[in-house]
Parts: sequence; C-alpha cells; structure tokens
Amino acid sequence: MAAISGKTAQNVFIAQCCQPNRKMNSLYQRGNYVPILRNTLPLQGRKLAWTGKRAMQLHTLATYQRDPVNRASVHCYATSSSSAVPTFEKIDFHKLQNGSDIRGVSVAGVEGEPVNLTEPVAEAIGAAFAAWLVNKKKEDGSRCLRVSIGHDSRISAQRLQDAVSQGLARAGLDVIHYGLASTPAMFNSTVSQEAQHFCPVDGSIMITASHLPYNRNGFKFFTNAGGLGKADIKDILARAADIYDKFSVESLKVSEDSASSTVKKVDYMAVYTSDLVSAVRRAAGGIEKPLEGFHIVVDAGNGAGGFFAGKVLEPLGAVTAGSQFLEPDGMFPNHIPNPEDKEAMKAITQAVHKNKADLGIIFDTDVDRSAAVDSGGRELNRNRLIALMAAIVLEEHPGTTIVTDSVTSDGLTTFIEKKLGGKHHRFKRGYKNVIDEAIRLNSVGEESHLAIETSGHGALKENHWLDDGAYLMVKLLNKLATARAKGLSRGSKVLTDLVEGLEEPAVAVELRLKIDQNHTDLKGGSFRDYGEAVLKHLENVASMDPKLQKAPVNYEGVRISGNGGWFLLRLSLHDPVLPLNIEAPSQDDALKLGLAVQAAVKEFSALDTSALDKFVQP
Ligand SMILES: O=P(O)(O)OC[C@H]1O[C@H](O)[C@H](O)[C@@H](O)[C@@H]1O
Repeated sequence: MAAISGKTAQNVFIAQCCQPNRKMNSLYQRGNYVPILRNTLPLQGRKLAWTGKRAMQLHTLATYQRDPVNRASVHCYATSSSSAVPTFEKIDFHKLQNGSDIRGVSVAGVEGEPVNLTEPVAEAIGAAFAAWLVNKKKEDGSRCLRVSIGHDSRISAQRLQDAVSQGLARAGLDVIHYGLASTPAMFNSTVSQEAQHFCPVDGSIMITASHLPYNRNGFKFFTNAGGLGKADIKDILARAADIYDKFSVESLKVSEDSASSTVKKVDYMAVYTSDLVSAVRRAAGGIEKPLEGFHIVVDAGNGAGGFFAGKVLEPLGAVTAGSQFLEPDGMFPNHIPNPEDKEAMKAITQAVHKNKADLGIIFDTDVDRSAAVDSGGRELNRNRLIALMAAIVLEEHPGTTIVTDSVTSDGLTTFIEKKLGGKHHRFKRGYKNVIDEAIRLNSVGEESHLAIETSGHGALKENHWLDDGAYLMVKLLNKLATARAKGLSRGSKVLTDLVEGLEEPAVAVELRLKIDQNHTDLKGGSFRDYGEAVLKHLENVASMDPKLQKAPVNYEGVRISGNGGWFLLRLSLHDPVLPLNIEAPSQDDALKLGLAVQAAVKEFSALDTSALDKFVQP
C-alpha cells in the first residue's frame, strides 16, 4: 500500500484545528443550531485544496449564521442550477428515503420533478448523520469523529458535498473529502487501516443516485459495520427534518467557545485502486504485470468508474485502448451507466467487437455494480454473472451457499446445485437484503461467501461484505491472470467455460405494473396494502390451477412455476409498483404465464396492467 505521498500531504487543507467534539451533544442534539467554524483560514505553509473563494465562503457562512434571513444566499453560492429554489421550502424528508439510501431531485428544470434535495436539506442531513454517528459510536467527546465524503460525476455533486460537509463540520466532526470516488471505496475507508490517509474513518458518505437521471442525487452512508439500513436512514431523516425546521425559526448566534473541526482533502482512490491491483498480483503469484497480453476495454458510462482502466488494468499490464466514456460527465451523454440496461450492454459489446478485445467491463455510475462481456460478445451480466461468480467462489469454498435476489432463474439454481455442488439461497431483491442475509447465515453456522444480485451488485465475505462492482471484476481478472500464469492463456475463454451448462430461458422479461396511489380502489389505504392484496389474490387464484405450482420456498411476492417456466410478482422495494418477472422456454409459454397473471389481477382497478396487456397481446 502506498504511503501518503508528499504531494498528498500537501494536498490537505486544514480549515480548522481539530478540537474535541464534546460540544456535539449540546449543538444539534439539543436543537440549537450553532456554527462552529470560527476561523476558516488555512494553516500557514499548507497548500489550499479548496480555492480561496471556498474558504471565504465557509467563513462567510459562519458569519452568516447570525442572520438567518441572509442564509439562502450563502447556501446557494455553489449552485448553478438550484438557486431558483426557495431555500426554506417545506420539504417532506420522509419522501427522501429510498430503501437504505437517500435520494431526491437536486437539479431544477425537469417538469413535474421539483427540487427537494437542496443545500440546506443536505446540510441538515449532514448534521443529522453526525448526531446519529456520535450516538452509534457512543462517543464521550474525547476525540473528533471522522467522516469521509466522496461523490460520483453528477452535476450537483460539488454543492451537495459542500453543504453536507457544513452540517458535519458544524457538529464538530472532521471531514475528509475524497472528490470523485466510488461507493465501495467510501465503505472501504471505514475498514482500511491507512492511518496516513486518516483511516479508518468513523463514517462515510457517498453522494450518488446510482444510474438515475442527471437531475437526481442522493446519499449512501457507511460505518465499519456496513451500509446503513432502512431504520437508520429513517432515523437520520427524522433528525434532519428537525434540524431543518430550526434553520428557519431559531435565532442563530455564533458561539465563540464552540467545538471546531477540520476539513481535509486526500486522494483515497489511489489507496483503494492499489488494493485492487495488489489483489490481482497476489492471485497471480506475485507477478507484476499478470495481465500483459490481454486487451480489456472499460465502459464507465461517464460515471465514476473511469479509474479502472488507467489505475487498475494498465498497471497490471493490460492494454485498454478503445475503452469508452471514462471521463466523468454528469449529463451522461452516451448511455445510462447501468449494467442492467440493454443500451449500455450493447455499447460495451460493440466496443469489445470493434477492438477485438479479450474482455469488456462495464460499471454503473458509482461502481457498486458491474458486468462483463467476453471476447465473443457474450454478455456476462444478470444470471450469467451470478453463475460465473458462483463458479469462482465455489472453487475456493466448495459447498458454500450463494445468496441471491428473488428474480434469479430456475436454471441458475440447477447450475449452482447440480453442476457446482453449492447451495442456492434465493432470497429477496435489494443488495442490502442479500448481503445482510449472507451475514446472518454465517452467524447461524451456514457458510456463505457470496451475496449477489441480478442487478450486478455483489459482495464477498473475503472483501468485508463490501458491495463492490470493481472487486467482482477483480475476481474475473484473477481468473485470467492465473490462467495465464499457468500457461493456459486463452483470452476470456477461461471465464466463458465456467458458465458452460447454465440453462437459459428463451424468454425473460420484467414488466412493471404501477399502482395509482390516488385511485379510489385504494380506499384511502397505502399502496403497499393494496399491493399485498393483489399478491394474496393472485396466490389464491394460482393455487386453484392444477397447471401452476407455488414455489416451495419463497421470501417475497408470489413465485409460481408452470409451462416449463415461472413468474414472480412482488412489491417494488421503493416504488408503488408490482414488478412482474416471467421466464419461459418459449414465447407461447411466457404468454400463458402472463395470461394467468392478467386474469388474476384484472379486478384491481388501481393497478395499471398496460405493460402486461401489451405483452400478452396475440
Ligand atoms: O424493487 P425494485 O423497484 O425492482 O428495485 C430493486 C433495486 O432497487 C435498488 O436499485 C437497489 O439498489 C437494488 O439492489 C435493488 O435490486
């Protein structure tokens, strides 16, 4: 691991000397919003990582706290696109929760999508996370807690970073900026022992909205125990709402004896990427350039994953010419950075063909999801990626349990259990759900080393259960490198061979049926209750059809086998939607399954079945 370089050390901006954060409890927690940045001038002899303008802005904000009326002008300084939004607009913080993430609209201009993730909201969230973290760590105030912040390529990233930092810093926590970073790198900083890079940090925040459009953004939070869960996010948003309310109604005053904090900037991606490089070298028996002779193209979709070509593959000796969309561009001008997206997969497949590459690698915006394409243009995503990862992990840990999401195929179960000798535990949708389930299984004595979703999220026990798209690709690179080291170099065939025998359906579709939340058929109830009623009814109807069999073990929704295939209708994790997955050996069989669902749900008038109706049309 590279020690902190002189350059990095210089590249640390100290906004204020760290003092104990014992004032924390008496600040936000008590409900008094008291600024704590008394003096934001950089230490002499240090190089400024932020511009003088920013330092000034921090300073201005501290002063500004005395005058709540002027506050908006300070909060809007870093924005070019949300300044039209009234700063203290009423915000429903509850609506910002998206499962175990926070997501909102941060850029104005899209019709019907008002901005609800403004800088003051982000600042309140930063302060709330600080309070949550202090409580979680049971700190007595004898040391400053440290929080790292990174972001993807979104156009609102910088101003949300500045705002959330304000919230943390004013709560007395030290803030470390990583700049453009990946979600897994942020989690990694909570477990890394790189003291010279201020690791391990106590908490970490990634500013991202994954593959969502340019106008959205959000936050993911980590501690060394992993990503925060739904209940934690609910707690943080409740605290944030409280803090935000006080922004506008309380008189704010500067407290000269308030605690202070530091804001630093380090190049943590250098640490994270050198870990990935070391992992491949180790797997290849210590060879410096184990990928020499391989041509691998990367498609980062203009998200944060461009580093993988220059900082991981090239040091390992691979040629990366023909890699595309590596430059961060938050307008995502080429395709959605999403390995589940057909256009995105088409783009990386074309790049593999055009460059006659051995392998193509594609990431989502914040690099917690990935997929690959072999030299023949075969997509290694969804069930195939799971099969491939299962094959690799089961070679290392024979018999282990592979935890997956609920929409995985029957063919995958057969492959894992009959061909690989492992156990397939098909659980629920949601990366956090599958990871938590794998951790739970281990805790009750069932060994599991891999938790992975068809979406391209995946985590390994050997990698701290870190949800890391880049690490999944490292496992594939290890396979290429070891094959080459043994003189078996055959391009990506070593990977393609591993998924040999995976049965695949001729038809695989996902149709998303929306629930109209304002429909009278809901009778004032929630869309979740309504969705549950639809599911219950479908289950009853299916149980009366001798040609349909209910899956013996199922953890979410209704999964039914029939016509040589299966369907699963379930509630979306986040939206008023019932996603319907159908897989079948022929179009005709898929239609029959679709018709069975259509007949069962037709009396639910608040359910928009148009996608299904279209699918089953003769
Ligand atoms: O339930 P859905 O709406 O299909 O969404 C499910 C997906 O939601 C998010 O994107 C999570 O990051 C994924 O892990 C999950 O698979």
